[in-house]
Amino acid sequence: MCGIAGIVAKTNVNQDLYDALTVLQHRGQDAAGIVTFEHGKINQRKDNGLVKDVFHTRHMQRLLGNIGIGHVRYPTAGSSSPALAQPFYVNSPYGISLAHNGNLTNAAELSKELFQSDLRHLNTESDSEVLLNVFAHELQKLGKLVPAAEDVFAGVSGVHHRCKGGYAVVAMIANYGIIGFRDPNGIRPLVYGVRESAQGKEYMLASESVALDALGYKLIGDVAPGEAVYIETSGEIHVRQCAEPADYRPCIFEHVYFARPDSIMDGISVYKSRLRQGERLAEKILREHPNHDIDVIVPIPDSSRIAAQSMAAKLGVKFREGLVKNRYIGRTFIMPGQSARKKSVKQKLNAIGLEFKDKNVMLVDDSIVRGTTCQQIIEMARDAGARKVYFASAAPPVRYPNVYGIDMPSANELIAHGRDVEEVRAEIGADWLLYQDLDDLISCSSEGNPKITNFECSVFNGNYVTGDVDQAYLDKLEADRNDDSQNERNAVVGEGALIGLHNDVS
Ligand SMILES: O=P(O)(O)OC[C@H]1O[C@H](OP(=O)(O)OP(=O)(O)O)[C@H](O)[C@@H]1O
Ligand SMILES: NC(=O)CC[C@H](N)C(=O)O
Ligand SMILES: [Mg+2]
Repeated sequence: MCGIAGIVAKTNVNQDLYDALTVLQHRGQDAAGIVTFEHGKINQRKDNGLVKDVFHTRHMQRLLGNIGIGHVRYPTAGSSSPALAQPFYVNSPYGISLAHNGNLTNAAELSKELFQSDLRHLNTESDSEVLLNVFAHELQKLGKLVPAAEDVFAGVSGVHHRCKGGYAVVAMIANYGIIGFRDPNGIRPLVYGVRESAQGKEYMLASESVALDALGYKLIGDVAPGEAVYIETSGEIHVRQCAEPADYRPCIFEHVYFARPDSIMDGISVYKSRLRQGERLAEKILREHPNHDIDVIVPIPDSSRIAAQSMAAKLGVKFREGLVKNRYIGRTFIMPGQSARKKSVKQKLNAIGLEFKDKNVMLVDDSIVRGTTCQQIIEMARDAGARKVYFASAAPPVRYPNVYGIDMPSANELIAHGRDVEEVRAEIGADWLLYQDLDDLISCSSEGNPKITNFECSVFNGNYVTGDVDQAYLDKLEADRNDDSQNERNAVVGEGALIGLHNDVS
């Protein structure tokens, strides 16, 4: 899951983009980039690392201009090389930079088309570079010297026509403005907002509303599925539906794990969905195990805290922060490579012994994906003297790969793939394992916005909403992106064998 932001303001946007990316850092920790436009010149800085490490004062001083876009990356295609850091840039037509959250499921076919029919060169394995070139080609074929809003929207329609998968995009067209758009199912999130300044209205697009809040922008709303929002450099705003109507299916995993709880997505408060997730878990316990003997509920920080709290309140059981998190370690799930993930869980979390000793402890997490976290925490709880260790997941078993922007490419790496609940319980070493039911999870989110009755839930049920994902695609994805292949690819990058293009690292 990457984070994207775009701003059209009346003064320099560099600091605001930096701040927005910092607020969106939880969506991608691998690379960061900002591109701005100033007096006929595009300024760019991108590299691997956290926002605070990529942008130094010397970069910020040069990232001048009143319009710009930014990106924080969590790779789902290609390597972790700095050459794949975003935004990507093409010079024709107009000079376009683009930042993408999501994943295209037909990137391989499109790459061929781009080369053979559109006569375009791709420099990396990034699906986002593919998306940018499709957009550029669709604009170029209109042959306009100066693109009007209509033309930009026609370019977006062309993207919807050709690209499949999940995508939320911000793109900067040099001299003209910033466009934001979302895939026809609205799988990936995108919101926009407005801020009044002395010189007039300023606009911002971002993956999550929390970035708007932090910068004093008022949320206008979500970019609807298939809709595009174009803000000209002058500040004039245009909104247009650019795709045929399709099912509104936002990714439910945003509500489970990815998004910050203080974000509102598709009109749904992430915080409230997580509160409801905890309540549903408690109801399931009261229904199925009314005589449970849980002494204490302990969340696995950070993402499960809210659900664990509401679960404890509903059950009338003590809630205790029995695990302390080292605030300097990032999110482990989005780290590339299983060995980094494994090592980080131990560095990240430590148990407070007295909350475990001689107690029946119910550990709560938002989800169990590879099982890296829960296996180690259950061991930790036992070492701390727990009598019984129970485990609850606020999401159902994750059994299928994700193809829309979450790096879960390999079914075999998922602990619940091909295992029933009892087998997972035995594997993670818990005395009791409780999963949320999918219908309950869906209702926790749809209660926030009754207009959305279904979500993109493929990791739980294997139904891929774009309809183009078959076993052959999944097999290829698994072969390309399982942990071993990624390690191999990234080892080459580590040796410095790749040379980044458009990557101003001075
Ligand atoms: O089963 P696994 O493969 O371990 O994945 C699931 C875990 O990973 C995430 O935590 P993470 O540390 O990434 O972030 P958090 O601090 O936001 O909870 C998630 O919240 C679970 O704890
Ligand atoms: N997580 C994402 O949104 C990834 C975006 C894009 N597919 C990349 O790998 O850079
Ligand atoms: Mg976690």
